[in-house]
Amino acid sequence: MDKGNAIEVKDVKKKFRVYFDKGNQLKERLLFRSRNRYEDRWVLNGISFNVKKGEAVGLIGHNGCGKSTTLKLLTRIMYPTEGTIELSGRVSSLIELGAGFHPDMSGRENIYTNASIFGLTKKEIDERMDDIVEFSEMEQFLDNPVRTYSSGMYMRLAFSVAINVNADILLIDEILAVGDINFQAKCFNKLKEIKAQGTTIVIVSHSLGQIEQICDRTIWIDGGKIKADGKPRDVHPEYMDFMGQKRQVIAEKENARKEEKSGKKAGERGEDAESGESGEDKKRWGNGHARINKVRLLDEQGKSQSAFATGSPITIEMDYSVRQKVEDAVFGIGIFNQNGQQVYGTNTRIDQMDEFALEKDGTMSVHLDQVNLLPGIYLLDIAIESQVGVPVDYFREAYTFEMYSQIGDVGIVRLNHQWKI
Ligand SMILES: Nc1ncnc2c1ncn2[C@@H]1O[C@H](COP(=O)(O)OP(=O)(O)OP(=O)(O)O)[C@@H](O)[C@H]1O
Repeated sequence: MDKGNAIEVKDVKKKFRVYFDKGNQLKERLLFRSRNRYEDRWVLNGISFNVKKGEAVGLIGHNGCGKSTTLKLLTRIMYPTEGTIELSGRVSSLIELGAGFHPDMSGRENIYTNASIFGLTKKEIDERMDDIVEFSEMEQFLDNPVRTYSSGMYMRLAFSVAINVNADILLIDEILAVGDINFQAKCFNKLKEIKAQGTTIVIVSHSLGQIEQICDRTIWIDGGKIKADGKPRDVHPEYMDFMGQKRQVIAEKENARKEEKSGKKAGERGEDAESGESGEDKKRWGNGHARINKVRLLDEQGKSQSAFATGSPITIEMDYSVRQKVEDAVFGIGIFNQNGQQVYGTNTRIDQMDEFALEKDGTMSVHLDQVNLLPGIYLLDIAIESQVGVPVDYFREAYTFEMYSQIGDVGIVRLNHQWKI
C-alpha cells in the first residue's frame, strides 16, 4: 500500500444473492419445495480508487447505485465478492449509528462499550467522556437506559461517540439525517473541524452542497462503475445534467399521460364543452369556443424540455384550436408550486398587449427571460378567456416541470444579489 494513501480500493465487485419468496399458497410452496429460487445481483462491477491521507471524498449517485454498499465494504461490515480493499489507520464509521448499543444499559455504559468497539482503552474513554457527553448535550439523561431515549437522542449519543474516537479514517453515510436542525449544524461544523485536523473522510450524501463544503473530491458511481472522479465543482454539474435528463424522461411521461387524459376528456365531452364547467373534470373548464391542445416548454435552443436550471430562459408554447371566433381573447399563465402556492401569474391583458381575436387554429407563445424559481416541481396553468373574463378554456395543471440548481440557496425564487463588506 502506498504510504500516502489511507484507502486503496482495487477492482472491487460486489454481488448480492437475492432469494425470492417461495409464496404463501400451499401449491406454490410445494412447487418450489426443492428449489431455492434466487438471483445474483451485481451492484458493483469493478471500482478502483485511492484516497490520500487527509483527503475528504464524497460519493454520489442515484438511489440504489451502490454508495452505501461501497461504504460498508470500507468498514468491513461486508466483504467484496472480488477485488481488494486496504485501509491504513483506525476507522470510525457513522453508518449504522448506535448499532452496538444495548437498550437496557445506560447512555454512559453504552459509551464505554461502543467506544471500545472502535478500539479505545478504558483510560482513553475516560479522557474523552466529557467531550462525548458535552457534544451530545445529553448529560441529564446519561444514566437512563437508552431504551427510554427518543430516536434523535439515540443518534446524538452514537454520533458523539463516533466522532470522538480520534479515528484516522471517518466513513459517513448521509450524516445530516442526524437529530434536529441545530444538532445537524453542529455535526457539520464538527466535521469541518475533524477534516482540518487531517482525518481522512469518505461521505455518502445526496446533498451536493454539503459535499462541496467538506470534500476535495467527488466520486460518482453509476451502473456499478465509477462514472466520474474529480473536483466537486467539475463532477457536480455533470451529475446535475445527467439527473436532469433522467427527470426529464420521467416528467415527459407524466406530461404525455396528462395530454392523453385531457385529449380523451375532450373527446368524451364533445359538444358538452359548451355548457361550461364539467363536474367530472375540475381541472378544465370553459365555453369551449377555443381549446389548448398542446403545451411545450422550450429551452434556449428551442428544444422541448421538462427540467430547467434555475435562472435559465423558458418559452411556453401553446397550440390552440378554434371552433367559434373568440373576440378580444386573453391568454394567461399561472405557475404554482407543489403546495398549491401561486409563484407567478400574468396574462396578455395585464401585460397590455394589443387586443386580438382568435379565428383559426394557431400557436401562442410567451418568453420568460430568466426563470429564477428554486429547485422543485412546478405546475403550469394555462387559460384562454374573453376580454370580459368569460373562461374559454381554463386548463389547470396543463404541464409539470422541474427546476434544478446546484446552488444551495433556499426559498421559492432566487433574488439577484451581490454581497459587499
Ligand atoms: N444485503 C443486501 N441484499 C441484497 N441486495 C442488497 C443488499 N444491500 C444492498 N442491496 C442492493 O444493492 C443496491 C445498492 O444499494 P446501496 O444501499 O448501496 O445503494 P445506495 O447507492 O446507497 O442508494 P441510496 O441512495 O438509495 O441510499 C440496491 O439495489 C440494493 O437493493
